[in-house]
Amino acid sequence: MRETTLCFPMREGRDAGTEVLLIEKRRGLGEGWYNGPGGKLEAGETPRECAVRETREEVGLEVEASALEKAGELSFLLDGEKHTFCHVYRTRSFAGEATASAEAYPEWVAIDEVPYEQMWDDDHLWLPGVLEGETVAGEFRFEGGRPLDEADFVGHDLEWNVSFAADRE
Ligand SMILES: Nc1ncnc2c1[nH]c(=O)n2[C@H]1C[C@H](O)[C@@H](COP(=O)(O)OP(=O)(O)OP(=O)(O)O)O1
Repeated sequence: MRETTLCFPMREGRDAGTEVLLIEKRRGLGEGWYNGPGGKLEAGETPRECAVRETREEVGLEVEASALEKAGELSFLLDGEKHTFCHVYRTRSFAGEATASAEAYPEWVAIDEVPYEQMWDDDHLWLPGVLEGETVAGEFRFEGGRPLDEADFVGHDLEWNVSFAADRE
């Protein structure tokens, strides 16, 4: 099973209220869709270290690991088997300007204008709550295809206001 991260930098916009930094993925799993910066843990890396590295590599923002707030743990199953476990973080503390990379085009969007129709089918179920400051644990079931982003989303379970084990923070 793959262990991955997603990081959602947030800020107060000038006119549009709270904004979140999304990426349009240019390659890999979920190519062409919007998501947060993120990706797979490398050997020896903690989830926070991975989120910091992926955010730097994909959009050029510098985030301190300690400034990441754990917001979710998501399990993605494919044809009944565990496929991906994803640690979700949000942060309002970062340095630098978001810039495009080979992997991602960054875009600040108002949190009530997130383009869920151009995202993974499960995102509209958990991301609004995460952007409102809640914590979530979710299981999302996909069937009938490989890779995961070509499979059908068939079911889910969600639990809100969860606490995360310290060693998985
Ligand atoms: N169903 C669903 N909803 C929302 N987000 C995701 C999924 N499935 C996923 O895999 N993801 C997230 C989890 C990860 O952050 C990315 C995919 O990461 P990864 O496969 O590592 O992406 P790549 O760009 O191919 O690889 P890296 O080199 O960046 O590690 O999507």
